[in-house]
Amino acid sequence: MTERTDTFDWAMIARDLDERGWAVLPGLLSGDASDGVAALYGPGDTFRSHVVMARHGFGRGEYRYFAYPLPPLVEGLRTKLYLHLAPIANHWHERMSVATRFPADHAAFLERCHADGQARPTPLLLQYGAGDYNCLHQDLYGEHVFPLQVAVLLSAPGEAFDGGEFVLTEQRPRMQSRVEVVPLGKGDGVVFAVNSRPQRGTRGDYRVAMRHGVSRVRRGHRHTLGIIFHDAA
Ligand SMILES: O=C(O)CCC(=O)C(=O)O
Ligand SMILES: [Fe+2]
Repeated sequence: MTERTDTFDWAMIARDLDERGWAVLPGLLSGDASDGVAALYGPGDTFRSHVVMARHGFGRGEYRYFAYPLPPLVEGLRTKLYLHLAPIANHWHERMSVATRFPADHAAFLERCHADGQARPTPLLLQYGAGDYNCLHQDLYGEHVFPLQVAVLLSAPGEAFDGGEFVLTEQRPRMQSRVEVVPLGKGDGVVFAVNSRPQRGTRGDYRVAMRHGVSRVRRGHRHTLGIIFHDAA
């Protein structure tokens, strides 16, 4: 088996997401599957575009967006993860008083994106070398936004690379930013808030803005698979 999505404790994941805006999916991909996905990186028809981050002020390193049709493993992960995340996303919207609700299956959500001109695939493969990093950002590509996304670490920390930690910041109203470092091993996924998440306060829920990024890779090479559920304009 190369990927698992149904055997996680989704109730616990939903609790983690509600409490802090992120949750780890341990062993989402096997070691072999992680290597297989990382090996796809390079020029060719698998990808629709190539971004050198320094050229855009995004950091240092590079990434490529997959083209449709997605490789079966990426397509399968995107479809299956969505099934589990859609109810959590709907609950978040309810708590944040956002009217949009998400359909139960991903194909129906993509139809909605595509009908409004958000038709380009957003799953991506990132590649970092020594000295590379990813500035804090949000992956918003148009008006349609699914509020959760997943990143999968494809390289072994401490072996293939040092540094290069996945970090999240949250900005609470009238407060200074708080940072979290997410502990990930090779093949682990992290689910996290794309832009904002509900936070329980003494006078009801309020919205917290989140950003994610990667600290500087000090040695070696690091690959990540990014799974974003909305498509791009
Ligand atoms: O390389 C990483 O861990 C972060 C990748 C990222 O920004 C994303 O998947 O959206
Ligand atoms: Fe990102």
